[in-house]
Amino acid sequence: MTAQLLDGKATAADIRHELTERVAKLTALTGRAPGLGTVLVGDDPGSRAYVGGKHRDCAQVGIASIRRDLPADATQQQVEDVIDELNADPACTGYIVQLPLPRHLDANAVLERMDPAKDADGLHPVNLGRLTLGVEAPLPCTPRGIVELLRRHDVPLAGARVCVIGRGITVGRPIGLLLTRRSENATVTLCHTGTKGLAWHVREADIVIAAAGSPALITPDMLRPGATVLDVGITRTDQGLVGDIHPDAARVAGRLAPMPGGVGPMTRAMLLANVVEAAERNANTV
Ligand SMILES: Nc1nc2c(c(=O)[nH]1)N[C@@H](CN(C=O)c1ccc(C(=O)N[C@@H](CCC(=O)O)C(=O)O)cc1)CN2
Repeated sequence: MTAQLLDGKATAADIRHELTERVAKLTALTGRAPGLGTVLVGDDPGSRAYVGGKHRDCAQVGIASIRRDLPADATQQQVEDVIDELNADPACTGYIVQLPLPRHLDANAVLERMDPAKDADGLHPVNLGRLTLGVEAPLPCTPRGIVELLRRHDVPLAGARVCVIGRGITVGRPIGLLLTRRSENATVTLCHTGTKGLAWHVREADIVIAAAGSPALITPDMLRPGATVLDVGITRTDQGLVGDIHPDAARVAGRLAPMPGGVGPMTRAMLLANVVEAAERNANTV
């Protein structure tokens, strides 16, 4: 079996095309383009690349960019001053704090200081709380991208057994909340470093979402033949980027969202969607 490609790159391009029209309408209506702010602390090459990509995407769809880069030794106060500035800036529709922050900073305190209405990542505690309660809120970009990728490829979710590997704040924790909503109706098992019998859990699953950041953790023998597999892990090695899914998994899987080219581009597209939706709410067009 060779897995069908869940092509996140092409799907994200379609979404950017759709958003471009909505941005043009909003800009004509309000006299101002929606604006995305980013806060980047330090010079981690991955984070720098992701932030650069976010601003390129903005330019492509007509969203204005506000970029705030701070040095790796920035203090908590300096970061929070930038948060206060973006909270108050009317040109900034929504913004993100690129994660992870350097270890000396308190990321939770930074996220909590954001205006929840400007949280383009859906990671503010109020928005994660709203997601838990089933109340409308901006959704975390990677989980939203996964659901959108599956939906646009007609992968059934209702009743599906989903195994998520990794319990991080941007993917593993929130994806379970999304997939177990009544509208998705999947059954989710969340595995992590403390899970016993990982292979057993993975083999039970119709859909496997690997977001552990552990190179080639999920080997072909662990998969149910025909399973839908999404590789969300990214590890930077001297040989290049490596995902959590072993390359030979494509022979067993029914569908595969690879890394690169699967969920990553969808994460970027969903950030744009969150900003456009915030701007539409502000303009009372929805
Ligand atoms: N504030 C946030 N921080 C982080 C998030 C997030 O959603 N919000 N997610 C990741 C990083 N990330 C976006 O910020 C991100 C990761 C990967 C990709 C991507 O397109 N990956 C490519 C491969 C990588 C490459 O080419 O360099 C792909 O999969 O095709 C986009 C965004 C952690 N931090």
